[in-house]
Parts: sequence; structure tokens; C-alpha cells
Amino acid sequence: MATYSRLPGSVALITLQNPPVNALSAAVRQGIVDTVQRALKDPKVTSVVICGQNGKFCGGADIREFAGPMLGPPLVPMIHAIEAVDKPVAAAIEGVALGGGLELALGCHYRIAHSKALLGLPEVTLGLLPGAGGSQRLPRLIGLTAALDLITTGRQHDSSFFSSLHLLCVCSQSISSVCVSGQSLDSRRLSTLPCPCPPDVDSLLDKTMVKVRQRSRGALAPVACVQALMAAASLPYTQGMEKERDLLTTLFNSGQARALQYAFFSQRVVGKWSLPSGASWDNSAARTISKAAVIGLGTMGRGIVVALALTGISVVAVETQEKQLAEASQVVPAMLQREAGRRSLATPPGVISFSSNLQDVCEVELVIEAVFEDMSLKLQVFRHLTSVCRPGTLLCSNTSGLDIDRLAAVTQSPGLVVGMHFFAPAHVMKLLEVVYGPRSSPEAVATAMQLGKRMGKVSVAVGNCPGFVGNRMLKPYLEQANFLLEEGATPQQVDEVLEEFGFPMGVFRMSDLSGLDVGWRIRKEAGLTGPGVESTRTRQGRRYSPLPDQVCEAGRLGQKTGRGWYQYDGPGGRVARSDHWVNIFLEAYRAEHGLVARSIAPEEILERCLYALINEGFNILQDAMAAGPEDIDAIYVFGYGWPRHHGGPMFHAGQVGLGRILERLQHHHHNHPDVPHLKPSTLLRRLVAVGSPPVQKWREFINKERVHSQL
Ligand SMILES: CCCCCCC[C@H](O)CC(=O)SCCNC(=O)CCNC(=O)[C@H](O)C(C)(C)COP(=O)([O-])OP(=O)([O-])OC[C@H]1O[C@@H](n2cnc3c(N)ncnc32)[C@H](O)[C@@H]1OP(=O)([O-])[O-]
Repeated sequence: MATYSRLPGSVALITLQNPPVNALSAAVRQGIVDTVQRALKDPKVTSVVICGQNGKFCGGADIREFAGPMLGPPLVPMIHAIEAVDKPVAAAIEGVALGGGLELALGCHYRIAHSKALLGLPEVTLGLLPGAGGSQRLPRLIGLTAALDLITTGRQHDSSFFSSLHLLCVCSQSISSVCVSGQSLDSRRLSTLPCPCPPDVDSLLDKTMVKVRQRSRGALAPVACVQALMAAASLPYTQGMEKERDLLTTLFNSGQARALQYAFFSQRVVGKWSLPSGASWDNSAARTISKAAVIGLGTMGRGIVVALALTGISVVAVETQEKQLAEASQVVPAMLQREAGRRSLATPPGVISFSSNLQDVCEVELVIEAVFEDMSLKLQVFRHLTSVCRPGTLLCSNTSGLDIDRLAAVTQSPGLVVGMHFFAPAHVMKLLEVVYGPRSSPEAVATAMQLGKRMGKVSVAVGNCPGFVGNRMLKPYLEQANFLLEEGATPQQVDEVLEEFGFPMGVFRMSDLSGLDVGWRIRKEAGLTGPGVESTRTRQGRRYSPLPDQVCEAGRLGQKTGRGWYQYDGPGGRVARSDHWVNIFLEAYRAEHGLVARSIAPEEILERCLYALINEGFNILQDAMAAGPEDIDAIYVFGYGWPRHHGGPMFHAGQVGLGRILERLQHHHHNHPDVPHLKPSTLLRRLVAVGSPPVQKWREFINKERVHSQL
């Protein structure tokens, strides 16, 4: 709703009320229409101010209403009517003015904002475009070039940025009242202004279109945003609005908008974690950490030090190898400065001290171990830590898949051990898997989740199983990609199909970037390869592809050696080119194993890679290693490059249709009975049996099935 009051004098104050962000629900829109009418009818009122309750102007259209029928007054005519009135209307912006909220402010004749307010048009991140006149009014006010950048990225900025674009005036005190004088409003109606364009407008639009297509392959909304801005640049306002409406309708009806809105809500759902034990924010107190230590200053350790220091935590950075320590003490401060600059922080808030002595961690409240991915080494570090740290220190491991409980078992307080699995580069990547073992205390989980939040991460609580959630699902995906090579595909073919789907990099390009030796080491540790292991295509009772091991044995470890599944311009090269060696190698391999290459359709490549991964997601839900499908989807969107406009693997399964996924898995499993990952999970079968409920209902279904021991 919206409330109406008369300030002393002649100003009417309209306050939007819809906690927590005063989104423009049907009731709020109705409230605005009614209160504006009242202000117009009151002869004592000479000007109107619109503000939001609780220090927040407006978070935009109410996203929760998008799924239902359109009720209440529509936004576009409402904003148009405000712009048309003959009493001056000002938007007084505190907190946020996002999406429809900023569009409402653009319909007002004046805008004044608190210096800390955050503004932007993030619709593109929800699969939409600013559809309440924003794509037409904003460029008329700040020019086409700046509007293109803001609208196609959805980037949010503070009010000083917008004041430099003459979008608003900034004030540093709380906005309680604003006075607007009785000047002519003609020039204040943005819809009547021309759109300032640079001389090379066509080339600007073409370049932006190429850029947005490259940045998010297959995404519809960024392309529609550019098209709407083309209309703003070339058409009168009314025709531009028609174009905006048509484009918005197309986007609204697309599966992509539904996927992106689901991704918005799932990010919020995972923040409200709960464990099978019943532990959650509600009953678990997090400790506030001010001093932490990081053990091991390789790539991951360095990034974690920077991520902690950026939150203002004092960090002891420990590395026992002198050469590595010397290098890190040069590189880490530079990384910190760079990242602080990128985040517009004048000085990095945290203090870092470097040490080669594990004893120096004795005063900290939390330690993150980030040494080499080797269980015996990690056990050694944890034994040492438990003897030197103060009692009560939280001990965390950055392992990407090893058993947290084994690490906990060698400490004096197993309840204080959790996994904090960061993703490289750790100071940039948004995802953090917080791994709870059977003995991890709710307090330890809450503290790790809280720390992740402070670092700006999307933190997801996951159970302790090999590979946790992300890497456990990655295994069948990688496995299928290798089997496809055995059967006749090339690395480029597989990568192209996955990139066409929307992944920034296909599986082989990605493996080359990460380093092929990472998986090789894990497979050696698991006894799957190495000296004495016979080079067959069956290992430990299931189908196995020795292809990636053989590529490593040939000294091809990916980008770092200049060769892997592709060739590069030299060690550290970034541009992947197909390599004749790989084709010869694959032919020889197939001949050795009596395999006849066949032509494989893109649909089969996509299905086998994605459905094997999705099937493992169902197994994870069944095993209660993730609380719900939203957790898995957030992990894949924020940590594994899953295209956000496909929502996440579990959401995608729902969109494809669970029946179809089941049928295709059955088909592929029939053709490959020695590949257990293709055997449809019980949960998937159960969901299909009850009529394939929407993804939002799975959590409830799983909990019920568990109570009745059906899973
Ligand atoms: C035919 C129709 C024509 C339409 C015309 C198009 C109009 C327009 O162009 C489209 C839009 O405006 S699209 C919209 C464009 N706007 C955006 O994209 C802004 C999206 N919002 C944000 O970016 C962030 O929430 C804020 C920065 C506002 C606050 O961040 P923070 O302080 O970290 O807090 P937090 O944890 O993030 O959220 C707190 C709670 O608020 C909830 N909620 C939030 N916004 C909501 C909304 N608009 N709605 C509903 N709910 C919204 C959120 O779910 C959460 O609920 P929970 O139940 O407690 O979990």
C-alpha cells in the first residue's frame, strides 16, 4: 500500500509500504494511484514527494507476483500519469531504487537521493528488460552510451555515480522532506526529451550487441535490452514504448525469465540453511571472527587470504616452503590492493602477516587449511593445528572433496571442524560450499556460513560425501565426455555443444584451464590409475576411460604446459586451438581397444553429459547431502558456470520434463549398462511416479518420502 500525509505547508508525502523492499505489488500500485489523485485534488498541495518506508525507496516490481495473474493498476500508465501531472512530483530515494523503483523515479519530475542509496535497472538479471518506460526514459536523461551499459549489465551504483550523470541530486542526511519549487515542468518530463546519442550510434549499437551475445551466450534478455535501446535512439517515445512492451511480453513468456527469477529466489533460499539434524540460523549462534589464519599459500590459499582481509579480518598467512612464502608475500598484497580498488575501497581493511611457522596461528579464532589435496598431508596439518591452537579454535579445510570427518577425528574438538570449499580464484568466485561432517557442531556451521556471507559469497551448506555436491556431480559429467571421445567425438565437438547450451567453456577447455593433473592425482589416490594398474576400460567393477590419464602421461597437463586436449601458444597460453596430435591419439586408442568411431549427434552429447550430472543431483538429494534442489542449482550457477538463464541443473530437469529425463536416462543406461551413473535415481523415478511436481515442491516431497522410508 501507500500512505498519504500532508507535511506542514503545501507538500504531500506519499510513502510506499510493502516490506522488506517496498516492491511495487498490486496494492502498492493501487495506493500510489489513489494518493496521487488525492494530492492533485487538494488545492492546498502544490508539490508531491514519493518516498519509501523504512529507509528504502523501492526494490522494483514485486517479483513474487510475476507467476500469477496481473492484478491492480498496471505500472506503465501509472508512471505516465505521474509524469503528466501539473504539480511537481519528486522521488526522495533512500536505500534502494531498483528496476521498477528507479523507473517510478524517472517518471517523477525531480529525484533526490541519499548519498548511500543504491540505484540500477537489474531487470536483465531476471530475464527481463526495464519494461515500465526505463528503456526509453533513462537514455533520454543520461544518454544512450551510459544507458546501454547500465541496462545490459544490470549493474547497480551509488547515488554519486548517478549524480555525475545528472540523474539526481545527492544529500548526505536522512531524507524526511524535500521541497520542490513551482518551476515549469516541461523540461522535467523525460518522455518529451530527445535521446542524446553519439555520432557513431550504429556502430555503438552493433558493438554492444556483439558484446552481449558473447558475454551470455544464448541469453535473450541482454539482446532485447539492446533492441529496446535501439528503439529509444531511433523512434519517437510512443513508438519506443510499443517496442519495449512487445519485447517485454516475449521475455515474460520465455522459460529464461522463469529460470532467472527462480535463480534469484534460490540464492535467497540457500542463505536460510538448515541441516538434517534440525540446526539452522534460528537455533545456532555464529561467532564473529576477527583473527584468522590460512595454511598453505598456493593459488587457493592466496585467494582465501585476500577474501578474508577484504572483510577486515586480520590474517596470519602461513607457508612452510620458503620460496612459496617469499612469492606469496609479494603477490598477495598486490592482489589485495587490486581487489580493494575494484570494490572501490580506499584501503584494504584487513592486516596480513606472513609466516613460515605453524606456531604463529596460536592466537587466531579460525584456521582455513589450504594445503595440497593429499589426505595424509592434511591429516598431519590438522594434528599439528589441534596441538598449537587455543581450545575452541574453529578448524576448516578447503578440501574439494576429501572426508571432513577423517580430519575431524584427529583433532581434540571434532565438533569445531568444517569444510570451507572455495572456488578459484577464491577472492573473486561467489560460491562457498560449507561442508558439515557428522560431528560438526551447529555453531561451527553457522560461523562458516556467516563468514561466507561477510565475504560476499553465496554459501551453501552441504553434506560430507566424496566430492561434496559440486564435484560429485561433475564426475559423471566428465566421465560421459570421455566416453563420447572413445565412441567417436572430438574435444571440440563436445565443447561446442556445451558452449552452445551456454557454458562459458566446454568440459575439455575447462579441464585444460584447471590443469589435467588435478583429476589425475585424485584418480591415482583412488587406486584407479598409476603404476601397477592395468590399462583396461573397466576399473573397480565399472566402465572407466583411461584417456585423460594417457594424455597426462604424455606430459600434456593443459594450459600450463601449453598442451592438453588442445594446443596453446606455449605454456600459460590462453587461446585453445585444435591439435592434430589429439586426433591421432584418439584414433590409436580406439584401434587398440577395438572401438569403431561413429558420428554422434549434438543432442546425444548434450543429453549424456547433462543428464548424467542431473541424475547424480537426484542421488545427492536422495542421500540428503543437499537440503533441496535450490542448493544444487545455486552451486552450479555460482561455482560451475551453469548458464543462469537455465536456472541450474535441477530446475532445467523440471523444464525439460522429469518424464523425458527418466526416459532418456533409461535409454542411455540400456546402451551402456556398465555405467552406473546413467541408471536413473530412485528419487527421479518417485517424482515421475507422483506426476512430476514443480521443483519448488521437491523439498517437501523428499522430506515426506524420508519420513515414510521410501528413499
Ligand atoms: C506485466 C507487468 C509489467 C511489469 C513491468 C516491468 C517493471 C520492471 O521493469 C520490472 C522490475 O522491476 S523487476 C524487479 C527489479 N528489481 C530487482 O531486481 C531487485 C531485486 N532485489 C535485490 O536486488 C535485493 O533484494 C535488494 C538489493 C533490494 C535487497 O538486498 P538485501 O538487503 O540483501 O535483501 P535480500 O535478501 O536480497 O531481499 C530481502 C527480501 O526481499 C525480497 N525481495 C527483494 N526484492 C524483491 C522484489 N523486487 N520483489 C519481491 N521480493 C523482493 C527477497 O526475496 C527477500 O525475501 P525473503 O523472503 O526475506 O527471502
